[in-house]
This record gives sequence, C-alpha cells and structure tokens, in this order.
Amino acid sequence: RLTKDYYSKSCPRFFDIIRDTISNKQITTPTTAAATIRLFFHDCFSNGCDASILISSTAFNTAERDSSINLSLPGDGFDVIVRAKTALELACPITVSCSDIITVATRDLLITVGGPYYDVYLGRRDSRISKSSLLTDLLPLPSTPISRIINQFESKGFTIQEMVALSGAHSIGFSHCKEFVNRVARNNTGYNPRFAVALKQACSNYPKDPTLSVFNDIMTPNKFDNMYYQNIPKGLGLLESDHGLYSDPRTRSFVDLYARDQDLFFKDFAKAMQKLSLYGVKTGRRGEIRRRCDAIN
Ligand code: HEM
Ligand SMILES: [Ca+2]
Repeated sequence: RLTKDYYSKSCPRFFDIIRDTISNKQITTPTTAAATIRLFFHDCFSNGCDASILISSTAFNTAERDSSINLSLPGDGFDVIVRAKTALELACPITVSCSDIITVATRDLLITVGGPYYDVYLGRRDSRISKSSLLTDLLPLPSTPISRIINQFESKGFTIQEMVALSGAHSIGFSHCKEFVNRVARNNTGYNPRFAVALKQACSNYPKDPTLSVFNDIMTPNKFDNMYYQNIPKGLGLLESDHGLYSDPRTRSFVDLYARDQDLFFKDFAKAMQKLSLYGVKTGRRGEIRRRCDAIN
C-alpha cells in the first residue's frame, strides 16, 4: 500500500526539501547522520516505523524517548527531523508524516557518509501513542546475549544475516563509555590488548564526565564502509554485542563475508534498511499526519 511517488502530487518538493534540510544540517553538524540512523532504528524496532520516538513526554505520559535506552539518542537526530517538518509544513501543510520524514532523512544522510542508496516507499502514518512502558525488551543492549539479539530480530521477521548486516551501522558514530566500560574492566574480553588500554585511558574520567565517548569504528569513524567487520576479528569491536558476532558460530561467517566484500555488505545493508523501514508501518485510520512531530494532534 505504500508507494514511491506518494507525495508527487500533494507535495512535489518533498524530496528536495528533505535533501536541502539534511545537507545543511550534516555540513554544520557531522554527527547528524549517525544520530538519525540510530533514531530510525529505535523508532522502527519499537512497535514499527511510526515516529513514536519523536513524541515528548507530558505530565500524564512518559513517552518512548524518555525510556532509559533512548536517553542517549542525540538531539541532532530529533532536530533535523523537526527542521524538515517545519519546512514541509510551509510548503504543504498537514500532508507529510513524520515517519516518512525520518525514513527519507535516514536514507539521504546515509548517502552523505558514503553509504548505499535504496528506494523508499511512502505513505506511513504517525502513531497516536508513545509509551516508555511498551518498550521493555524490544531493543538490544550491548550486554544482551547474541542468542537473545537473534530472537529480537527474528521475532520481527529479520534473519540472522540481516541482523549482522544492520549491525554494520556501527561503521559510523560513537558510544558513551557507560556502554562498554564494564567490558574493558574484565579479563578475556576478546579486546585487542592495546585497544583495551586505549579505551581505559579514554574513559578514565568516567563517570565524573558521563559525556566521554569513543568512535564505534576507530579506523574509519566517519565513513560508512565495511571496516566495522574488519575490526571485529582483530579485537577492535567496541561493544560486547559487536564482538559477540564473532564468538557465535551462527553470525561469525557473515562477519567474515562482509569483511571481505564491501559491495555485498552495501547490497545487503540497503535491502535490510528498506525492509526495516517497512516494519510495522501504520496506514489509513491506524495513524495520523501530525502537525508537529513531537506531539500527537
Ligand atoms: C544489534 C544490536 C545493537 C546494539 C546492542 C546496539 C547498541 C548501541 C549502543 C549502546 C550505542 C551507543 C549509544 C551511545 O552511547 O550514545 C549504539 C550506537 C549506534 N547504533 Fe546501535 N546497536 C545495535 C544495532 C544497531 C542497528 C541495527 C543500527 C541501525 C541500523 C544501529 C545504529 C547505531 C548508530 C548509527 C549508532 C551511533 C549513534 C551516534 O553516533 O549518535 N545500531 N548502538
Ligand atoms: Ca567506518
């Protein structure tokens, strides 16, 4: 029911407006791409791509964005969507859904950091609820065992290989020390010993300074490529869940595959992102076109 040309009549400049907004934002704030891709993942993985992640809490409701797992989502991801929505409301009022904006902004930002293109299907409607309490166990943590992560993806229709491909998003962006300091402190973690020392140093002032963070991919941190997979066998995977992909026989061969073949990784990542963008979408009366992305109409 979603179509590629959904806004061609009702908002002909839809794609141009989003592209202008994301380019300006990414040039001034290069962390925007990673921020938005993670925002998209967290929105889609919790009950479908319906922009429920953008809703602000009220006195009566604690929204998804205020659940502990989402507190580290960077403001720049939210900001770029709000900017695009503002521009789109001027051009075509109450026409474009916030969930379609997240989807297209994510695709376009991925390209600005060197990632692959994929077509997006449009016509999503936005959720009318966003509850922190509905998120329990839907999103993976770095400490979640790989078996459980596999289950979380399979229960949403994603194969093990698609899960490994999507994890390649950690080719860009960063993680706060809190997400991996426990692993650094342990023995036999699989870390390259020199990398472990460097991480200890980088996080030495933690938790006095909770903003301390490290690139997910220390080799090419700002470039979307297959370096993430090349790092893992060398003990340079940052999160326990990254390294875990090499410890489990079900995922290990895909890490090796994508480490050898960037074209295949790009092809599979693009396909999996398109599939993720269609997960649990709401159409018709099941959703609405929000006037503002941070509040239900
Ligand atoms: C497979 C299980 C996954 C786990 C356990 C996981 C966990 C995490 C954690 C803990 C961070 C650091 C957040 C912070 O400290 O600010 C992070 C960052 C990130 N994640 Fe994941 N993630 C997973 C899968 C994914 C997927 C499937 C995507 C997208 C398709 C994704 C995209 C990102 C991006 C782009 C960042 C960097 C964010 C930034 O720089 O602002 N992750 N992830
Ligand atoms: Ca990279």
